[in-house]
Amino acid sequence: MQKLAIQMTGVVKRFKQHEVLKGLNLAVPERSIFAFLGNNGEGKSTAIRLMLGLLHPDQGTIQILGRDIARERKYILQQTGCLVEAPSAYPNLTAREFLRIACTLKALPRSEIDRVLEIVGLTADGRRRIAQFSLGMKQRLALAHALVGSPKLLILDEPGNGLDPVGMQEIRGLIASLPNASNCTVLISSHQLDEVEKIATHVALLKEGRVQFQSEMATLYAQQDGYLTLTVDDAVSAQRVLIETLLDQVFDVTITSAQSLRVDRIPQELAYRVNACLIKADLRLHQSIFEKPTLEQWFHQTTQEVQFTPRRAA
Ligand SMILES: Nc1ncnc2c1ncn2[C@@H]1O[C@H](COP(=O)(O)OP(=O)(O)OP(=O)(O)O)[C@@H](O)[C@H]1O
Repeated sequence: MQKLAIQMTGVVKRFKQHEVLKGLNLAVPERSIFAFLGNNGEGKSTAIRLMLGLLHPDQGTIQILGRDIARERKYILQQTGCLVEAPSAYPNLTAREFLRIACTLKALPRSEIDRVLEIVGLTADGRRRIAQFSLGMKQRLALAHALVGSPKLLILDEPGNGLDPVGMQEIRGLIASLPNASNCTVLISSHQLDEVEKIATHVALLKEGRVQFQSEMATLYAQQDGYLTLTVDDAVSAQRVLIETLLDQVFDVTITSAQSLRVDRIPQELAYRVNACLIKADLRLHQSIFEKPTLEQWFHQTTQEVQFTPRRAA
């Protein structure tokens, strides 16, 4: 059985009368890059604070790296790095002074400061005060802080905050390399779904206090219907033929221009039948592209409870 880096079972968390987590079950496999998603206020940060032992659950159990956070928090925090907010709280410290605190707590030599500063591209700025840093530099420093001690588990809340496109690409590459290079599991909570999609191996969706959906990314894509974009000579005729011929199949067929159509909510295995149907009717088909919804499209469909399942054409 696959080992889990994070296992939350039946976790309930209330703030006075407000029950934020209502029996959360979460299983994060070791060495995964795990996207932890949900709309604002669904409880992602609360769940992360519980994982780090900053809050205590009202019910349920939380195992991190195979150990109980309630009993072995010190061990767990030594093995865990987290980026929860940029280090604006320490404006008068230099970057090196800020990192030295983490090195001291983890009993690591100063060479560790050089190592993590280099990873995030801040070597030349180590002696500058954090107050002089841009937002993106603060974010890089926060990531350097999380990387101190080569943690086995990295928890990142909005790691892309304030990064420019080049910085984003660098940090994305770094995160993607961690499972293989450092045997590290990465949990990312972010609303930048296009970025998350590029590196995540697993995904969970938090809604109304529970994990509504959880799977490998590959399984999520395999389960999704997609859409087909067709380029033809005559879109009106093509639409008529498709609706007449495939009436009992299940398509939404929309004309998008005089020469193009879109067939929505279609399983991949039926895409070839659409192409065959047009060719059989002697209609010229110039291009047929099948695509799956992006993570962002899936997120909107799922959180708005719009079913992305095939529908009968009118
Ligand atoms: N210390 C607290 N006291 C009272 N309510 C809280 C506390 N912390 C969080 N909440 C409430 O819990 C709910 C979930 O908040 P949380 O910050 O965990 O959501 P989130 O999913 O991380 O949101 P976002 O995507 O905006 O960061 C919100 O309604 C919030 O107001």
